[in-house]
Order: sequence, then structure tokens, then C-alpha cells
Amino acid sequence: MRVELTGVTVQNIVEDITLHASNEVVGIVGPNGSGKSTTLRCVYRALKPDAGTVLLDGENVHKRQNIAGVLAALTQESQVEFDFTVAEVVEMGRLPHDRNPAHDSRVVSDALATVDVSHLANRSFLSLSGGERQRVLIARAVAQQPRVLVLDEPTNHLDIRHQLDVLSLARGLGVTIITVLHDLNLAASYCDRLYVLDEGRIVAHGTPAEVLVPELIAKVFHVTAHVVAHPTTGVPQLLFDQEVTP
Ligand SMILES: Nc1ncnc2c1ncn2[C@@H]1O[C@H](COP(=O)(O)OP(=O)(O)OP(=O)(O)O)[C@@H](O)[C@H]1O
Repeated sequence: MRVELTGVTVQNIVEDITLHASNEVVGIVGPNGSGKSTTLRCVYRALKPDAGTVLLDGENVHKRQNIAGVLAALTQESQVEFDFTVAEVVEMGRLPHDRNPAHDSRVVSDALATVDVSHLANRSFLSLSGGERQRVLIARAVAQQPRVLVLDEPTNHLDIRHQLDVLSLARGLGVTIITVLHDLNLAASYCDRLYVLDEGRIVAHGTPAEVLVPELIAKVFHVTAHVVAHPTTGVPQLLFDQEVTP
């Protein structure tokens, strides 16, 4: 499914954001407060832009019925407030779809297994650690069987193994993914293309190799980076000097 933002502007927070993603993994990177979450909120309809459009396969997202049938979002607002079990939380992913108890229960147990949280199925969600909660919310998004997955910092709280697991699992779904990532090396490893936001505007976009160059990193993040090729994958990876630049 194709997601297309054109000229999206929200107050004075983001301005003239134009980006697209189509059956690929697209990363949004940028410093704190640069407008990454605000941009994502426009995609999953938590915010209506003041100007510009967000289209899903050519249809305005704000006019579309049952968006949850095609789009799942794992965001900073995705927390569960009440005391559901893990299995119940993941079952919520089936709500946008027509009910079919046998099928739904298979999808839920597959999602729990895929994200390696089957052993937590009967635990109270609220009793889980931060990383366990994050993985359960990812299982819920997987159970939703979306065609577009919007992820805001999906590796938050996760140890390194689970960071890698979650991003390769997301990639393996083969759907359109738009994800905010702070870790530029993970972004380089898992994203097909990146958009760099700075002060509410897109300042660069392209493949990780095109975008993650020392000049841009210095300008946007105010740190000195050295680019090296990963010894086994060849993917560009960044090493940072300790001093920050003004
Ligand atoms: N509802 C709001 N009212 C006023 N300011 C807001 C609102 N939402 C976001 N902002 C401001 O807009 C800017 C961009 O916020 P946003 O959450 O999109 O940034 P971000 O790039 O996701 O940041 P981070 O990396 O810190 O998560 C921030 O300065 C934030 O304080």
C-alpha cells in the first residue's frame, strides 16, 4: 500500500512535509523536537494537518472508513491503561476485522509466538517490564495484519537482541512501514530509505548511504561522525566522536 504525504504542515511544528512509502521500510530520523512524531501522527490520523494531504493508496486518510483495517500504529500513545492480560491486549488487534473466533485465535497465538511473548500470554499487561510491554504491543500490531505499519521508536526499552528481532520481524512482514528511529545505525541497517527532519522540515532523503554522511550528521545532530562499512553486510554504520559541535 502506498502512503503519500504532500505539503503537510501542522501549526509551526512541521512545515511542507512531502514523503512517500510504498511496500518498503522508510525511516524518519532527526533530533529531539524536530517533528518526527507529529509527522507520524498525521499518518495514523491522530492529527489533522493544517495544510497538505495524507493519502493511502490515493485516498485521503481523513475521509477513509475503518483505517484500522489497513493501518496499525505503535506509538508513544499506544499504552494500555487497564488491567488486561497479554493475550487480551493482542486480541485487540483483531477488533478492526470481521470476527472469526477460530481464525482470530490462531492469528493471536502466531503473533505472540512471532514476537517471543507466548510465555507471557496470561500475565497482566500492567505487571510487565517496559521491554516486555513494548513487545506485546508489537504483537498486537502484528495480529492486526496491517498493510501499513507506523512505528514511533519501536525499539524503545528493548535490549539489543530484541531491537534486532523486532526490526527484522517488521521488515519480514513485507508491508509498508514508516518508522521513527533514533538509532542511526539501526536506521541504516533496516530502512530502505530515510527522511531527515530538522526543525520541522525535511532536510535530506535517500538511501542510508546517500543520507548518512558526516556533513549532514554534523549539520543536523551537531556531532562528528565517521562512516564505516559493516564488515559483514557492507551497510554504512556511524562511529561518533565524543565531543559535540556547537
Ligand atoms: N500539541 C502540541 N502543542 C505544542 N507544541 C507541540 C505539540 N506537539 C508537539 N509540540 C512541539 O513540537 C515539536 C516537535 O514535537 P515532536 O514530538 O513531533 O518531535 P520529535 O521529533 O518526535 O521529538 P522526540 O525525538 O523528542 O520524540 C516539539 O518542540 C514539541 O514540544
